Amino acid sequence: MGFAEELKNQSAGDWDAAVNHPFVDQLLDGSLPDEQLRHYLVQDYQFCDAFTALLGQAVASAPSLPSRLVFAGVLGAFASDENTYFQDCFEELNVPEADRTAPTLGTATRDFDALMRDALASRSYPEVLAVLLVAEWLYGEWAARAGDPTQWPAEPKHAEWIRLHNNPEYNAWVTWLRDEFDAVEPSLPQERQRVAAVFAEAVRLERVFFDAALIPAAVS
Ligand SMILES: Cc1ncc(CO)c(N)n1
Repeated sequence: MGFAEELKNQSAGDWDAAVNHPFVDQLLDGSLPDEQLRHYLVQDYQFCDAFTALLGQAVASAPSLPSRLVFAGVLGAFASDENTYFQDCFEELNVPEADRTAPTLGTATRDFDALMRDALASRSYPEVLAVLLVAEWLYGEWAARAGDPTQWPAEPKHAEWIRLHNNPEYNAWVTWLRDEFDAVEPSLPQERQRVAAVFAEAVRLERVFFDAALIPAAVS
């Protein structure tokens, strides 16, 4: 078993709770209320800020040009496709400018932001990869639950969020991330433990990020 799979198994409780979260259930069947999608997307746009910065650190920390180019390609897609999705949803859901650029952050958003910025500041390739891998792998798993596009919800604001995490290029990126992470498994126990802790915390935060999306905005 590879390092990635070993760490995923150690976080199976939080992992499965996130992948099978009621928020995801409602997104997949198209019943998610706009109010909750809106809250989630406002918080997730802030997640995306730190995530984009972390991808930039991955470009810098990667050991070789082929790896840097993979991250650079994903950064480009993130800056176009993914950002367009947020802008379109913000228009449709009438999100005011202040909530797009500087919303009040929920606890889960703040904690995730701190985890990403710590990994970024460490400049450690395995730590950076641990956060990227959890975020992308876990999102690929919930989106895979949607099945093929004929089974997706009708509304673009739901279907497009699925499509961004359920397509052949996305799946190839997740597989690549997993192989890349396995290849840099630390041999020193202390470093291995640090990377494992980052991975576990990222999985826990994915779960609470979905929890927060189902709590009324005022108390999250
Ligand atoms: C919280 C969260 N985790 C993962 C992703 C996918 O990168 C996302 N957009 N938001």
